[in-house]
Amino acid sequence: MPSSPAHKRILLKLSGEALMGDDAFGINRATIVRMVEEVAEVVNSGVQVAVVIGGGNIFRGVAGGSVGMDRATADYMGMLATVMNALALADTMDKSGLTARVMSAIAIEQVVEPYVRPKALQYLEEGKVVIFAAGTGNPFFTTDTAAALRGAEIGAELVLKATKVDGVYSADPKKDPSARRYSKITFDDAMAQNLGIMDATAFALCRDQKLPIKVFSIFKHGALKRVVMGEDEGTLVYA
Ligand SMILES: Nc1ncnc2c1ncn2[C@@H]1O[C@H](COP(=O)(O)OP(=O)(O)O)[C@@H](O)[C@H]1O
Ligand SMILES: O=c1ccn([C@@H]2O[C@H](COP(=O)(O)OP(=O)(O)O)[C@@H](O)[C@H]2O)c(=O)[nH]1
Repeated sequence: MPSSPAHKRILLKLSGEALMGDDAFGINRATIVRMVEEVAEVVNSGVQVAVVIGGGNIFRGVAGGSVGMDRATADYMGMLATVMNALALADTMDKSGLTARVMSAIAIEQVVEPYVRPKALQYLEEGKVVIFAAGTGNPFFTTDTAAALRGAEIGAELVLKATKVDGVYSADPKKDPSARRYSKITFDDAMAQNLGIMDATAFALCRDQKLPIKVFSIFKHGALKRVVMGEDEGTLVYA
């Protein structure tokens, strides 16, 4: 087993829905604490960690009210949901001994500082965890695309998509029990097969920037650490 991390700087995409734990929506306290413990282990091993957090856990709770709404307006609600998650995550990180900074793609400066790339890079060099909130700041995008974008901007070596499934499968494993998991797959193959694990915009951006993605399960204890140590875990999507 390798004793030092395989990566110096990573971009971790955390699913908003994973924060719910077993609850119907919102943030489950035990779940967020456990996630932060796993992140802390990686930060304390000397890896620079930036995080993009999703919003599905909160947005799902209000989605009923967005039916029939203008798509862009609903998307702004989704982006604001990610700001709430980012604040909860940063608070939990600070209490666990990490230093976290939230940067928002939407101006909301009484609450969090705006995203300024050089400032983010400075925080990372200082060993702080930077949490990117509000996705890309644009409707019609996803937080997966925000992860690809910010990952490329900060020169991350790898985007880690921590999600509900333990990798990329030949079909959606929730719908097709015979689906097989790939240990690795190229961006071109993943896009050609229309694999629904990430949206095409995120895949295309990472492919063009030659920024690999690791898809792994957020629920599997120790998986994040194993990915960072370069061990065989989840699925690698590469150019
Ligand atoms: N080919 C596939 N391989 C793995 N998961 C897939 C695939 N196609 C669809 N999915 C679904 O994608 C989901 C993860 O994507 P998404 O809901 O965007 O997660 P997140 O909330 O982490 O952004 C999984 O729960 C899985 O059911
Ligand atoms: O750049 C972005 C990122 C997110 N969103 C909105 O925010 C919601 C929450 O993000 P996402 O679904 O990616 O979160 P996750 O699935 O990771 O919980 C999305 O559904 C979109 O409505 C958006 O409009 N632009």
